[in-house]
Amino acid sequence: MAHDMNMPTHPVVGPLKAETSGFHFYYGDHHALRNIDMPVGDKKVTAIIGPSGCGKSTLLRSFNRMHDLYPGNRYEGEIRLYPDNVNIIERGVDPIEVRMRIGMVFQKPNPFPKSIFENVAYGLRVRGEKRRSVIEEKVEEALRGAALWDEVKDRLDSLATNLSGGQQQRLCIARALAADPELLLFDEPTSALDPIATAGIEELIGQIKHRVTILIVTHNMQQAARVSDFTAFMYMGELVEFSPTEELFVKPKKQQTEDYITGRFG
Ligand SMILES: Nc1ncnc2c1ncn2[C@@H]1O[C@H](COP(=O)(O)OP(=O)(O)OP(=O)(O)O)[C@@H](O)[C@H]1O
Repeated sequence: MAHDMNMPTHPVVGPLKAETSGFHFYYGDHHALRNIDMPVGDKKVTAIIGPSGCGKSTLLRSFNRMHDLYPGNRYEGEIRLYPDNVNIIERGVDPIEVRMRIGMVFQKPNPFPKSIFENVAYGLRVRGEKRRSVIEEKVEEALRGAALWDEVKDRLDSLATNLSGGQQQRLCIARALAADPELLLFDEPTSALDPIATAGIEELIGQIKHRVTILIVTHNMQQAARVSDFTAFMYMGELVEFSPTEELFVKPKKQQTEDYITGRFG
């Protein structure tokens, strides 16, 4: 069968949504990421784990060109996004356009000091949507998608910052979903939440992965084991091991991975 060159597949993850190759990152003179080759499976959850300072957040933030905001930062190599096969860190690529395709959810929920409705409508307005009926429909869809609709449908006009931490984080996920991202980045999304709210977010990740590709940084190995299909283990700026999650936790290939997951360091 003819193979569509724009939709490459990878021997371990299958169809690819994105892929880094020969990727390096520098904070000025500090060489924070070294030669990262990492596949991101389409509509899969990929977890990035590793000890503090190994470069997890730096790698995640490279995917939406967040480092562009600071002078002296430098990318090298490729982060390809498919199916259009564009290297999103190339000079000619507009970071604003990248951020419209790739959403991000941060460690601390960061709703805007506006109403619940306006928080979710924001992404649609940025895209130029003006029709009230379309905005209303999409806001409801995104809130349902983030498992928040039933809790907030009667108070869409109240201030988002009055919601609980877990609700705020689900609102931030709804805000990201409303913009129809192809890839959603989660940077330790539950580290500011209690166990019940954490379980809610993990369940939500399981639900939305059928429509959006997810990349998640977590310092919580159990969380990586629960939510992800594939896991990348990083150490000192390098990608040490990438495997299907169960394999990485049950039968790691590298000694360093085994030492980390058994709690011998980190
Ligand atoms: N703005 C910055 N300027 C210079 N160095 C930085 C900057 N941000 C991070 N670093 C360094 O880059 C390396 C990787 O940091 P990064 O935050 O990506 O690690 P991490 O694995 O996400 O850690 P943690 O789990 O503690 O959040 C570290 O050595 C860190 O000190």
